Amino acid sequence: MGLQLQMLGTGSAFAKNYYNNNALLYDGTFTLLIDCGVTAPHALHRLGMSFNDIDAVLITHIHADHVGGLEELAFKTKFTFKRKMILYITEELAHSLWEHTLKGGLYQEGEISSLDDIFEVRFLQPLNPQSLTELITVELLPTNHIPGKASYSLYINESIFYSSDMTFEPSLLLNLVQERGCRTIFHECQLSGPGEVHTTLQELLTLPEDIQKITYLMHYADDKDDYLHQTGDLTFLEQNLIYEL
Ligand SMILES: Nc1ccn([C@@H]2O[C@@H]3COP(=O)(O)O[C@H]3[C@H]2O)c(=O)n1
Ligand SMILES: [Zn+2]
Ligand SMILES: [Zn+2]
Repeated sequence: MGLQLQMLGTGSAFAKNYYNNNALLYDGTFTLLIDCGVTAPHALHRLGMSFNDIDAVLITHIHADHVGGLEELAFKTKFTFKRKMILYITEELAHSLWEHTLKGGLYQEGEISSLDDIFEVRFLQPLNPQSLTELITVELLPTNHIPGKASYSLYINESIFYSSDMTFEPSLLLNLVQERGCRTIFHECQLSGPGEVHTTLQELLTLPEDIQKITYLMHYADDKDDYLHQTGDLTFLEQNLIYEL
């Protein structure tokens, strides 16, 4: 069996009809959660799952729709399930995640004073493909999102690009497809308005037809259905469906 992808949600940060853009990547025996936003606990619950069904979590960047569910994950894994989940993250993000995001809620004298008290932390180095399991290799690609804020897209198994939140970077996409064998792209997409910190649908529609045909749109707003016939050769990714990769 190959890998499977199931989105817990495909919504933008402020979408209300879709859960946060978080994914489950299955390799048959191992389940990786890619980002864990505010809505992740509820989205998992709706699928009949809990954090105990997940082996590891990987964080692309620090915004609430990508890390806001980690406090619940931490408390549940530590005090209910009494286990440590693997956390894949860069050193830079790990520092910020603890100091600026989680410490306020999780700190407990004698119990929790660092990420290591919650997680089995495994650092990922950008631009260095690393095997997470026998079947999953991930390379973190630094991509631009917010000025001064680290954000990493994923290149999975030298064939699948999974964008973090990012501004449009056509040269990266062309390079991955033409030089590195990329055959599927999962890309965040802002449907209307100027991109600024995201990639717009209008920008993605400038990609060559062959790249559009392998590109799936995610991280979209509640008015997605208004755009069903305006996406050229691009396809909307749907939350909950299981995609064979
Ligand atoms: N300069 C910024 C910064 C943030 N934002 C909005 O805040 C959201 C945070 O999560 P996100 O998914 O990165 O999307 C961001 C923008 O909607 C924005 O619109 N402009
Ligand atoms: Zn986001
Ligand atoms: Zn973001």
